[in-house]
Amino acid sequence: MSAIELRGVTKRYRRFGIRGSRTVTALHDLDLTVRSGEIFGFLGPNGAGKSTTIDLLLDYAAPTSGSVRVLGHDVATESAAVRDRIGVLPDGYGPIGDRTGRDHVEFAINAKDADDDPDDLIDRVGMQGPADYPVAEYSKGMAQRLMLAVALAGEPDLLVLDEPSTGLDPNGARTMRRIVREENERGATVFFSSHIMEQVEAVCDRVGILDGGELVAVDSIDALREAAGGSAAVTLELSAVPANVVDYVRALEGVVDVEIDEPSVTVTCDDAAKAAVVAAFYDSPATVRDVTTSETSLEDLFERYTRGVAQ
Ligand SMILES: Nc1ncnc2c1ncn2[C@@H]1O[C@H](COP(=O)(O)OP(=O)(O)OP(=O)(O)O)[C@@H](O)[C@H]1O
Repeated sequence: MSAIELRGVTKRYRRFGIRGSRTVTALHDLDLTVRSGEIFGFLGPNGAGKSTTIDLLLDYAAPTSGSVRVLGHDVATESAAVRDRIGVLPDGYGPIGDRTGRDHVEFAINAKDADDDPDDLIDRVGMQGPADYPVAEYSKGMAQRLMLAVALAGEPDLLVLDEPSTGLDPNGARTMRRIVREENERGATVFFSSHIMEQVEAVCDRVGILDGGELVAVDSIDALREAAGGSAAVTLELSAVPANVVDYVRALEGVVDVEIDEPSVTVTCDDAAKAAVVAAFYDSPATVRDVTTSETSLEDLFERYTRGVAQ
């Protein structure tokens, strides 16, 4: 069974402006499958349709057409069954009111009819001290940690984390990654939307990249790298940069770009061309003092697949 399955999903909104109204298509005939037990990163530029997709998964909005199934249930007709087995960290909604963080966690445990110890959840997100303050006194990062504790109540089968690192300091971001892995090891599927590529790269098994309401890529990060030509950057620190060797390397098959920053040279090339690039400098009169290579980052892949902010 897939944890999430969208088939032929289109979502249109009516947008009202000073010159009248027009229809915006946020999602176009979207098919998306998230396998049970995986950590799936959901990426896309501003306005790509990520929040719209999450709203449909959680039944906060209905698709204009198509079907949305979560944990084997049709969201349109069985949303209560889904809600019981899902933990949600929403983007842009924090705890409100004059109750304490502990009250919020206890409320979530009761609402799920679960028997978690609230202190365990509070401990896991590093909120032992502030749990007894009213949430109105929380900083943004404290509120985000608390909302994560709330999402964990009842050992959900699916965690939907929308921009989970918002407001978190580096320790909080590390805690978030640890919890995502722990929850996944427990058996939960994690659906993780984020603009922070390092976070996604660190924890996700597969990623889906949405652009203009369409899924433009879905695969493991390694497979996306491969599909993008498996390009790498090779930086060589030299005693001097020999111009004729630079020209030779520039003409090698698979070399995309050569940048010189005396006495270093950075060559962007296909994985297969790396050895020839390094050999060319070793065979030159210059001394090679250091060689470093790096793979295409998820940020580079994101840039290749996407175009910018939706209109
Ligand atoms: N309630 C709404 N009414 C009208 N248009 C909407 C509404 N919600 C979203 N949209 C439009 O749908 C498109 C997708 O928006 P969505 O919020 O899903 O993008 P997103 O990928 O979550 O973006 P971001 O990364 O900026 O949060 C955008 O063009 C947006 O303007």
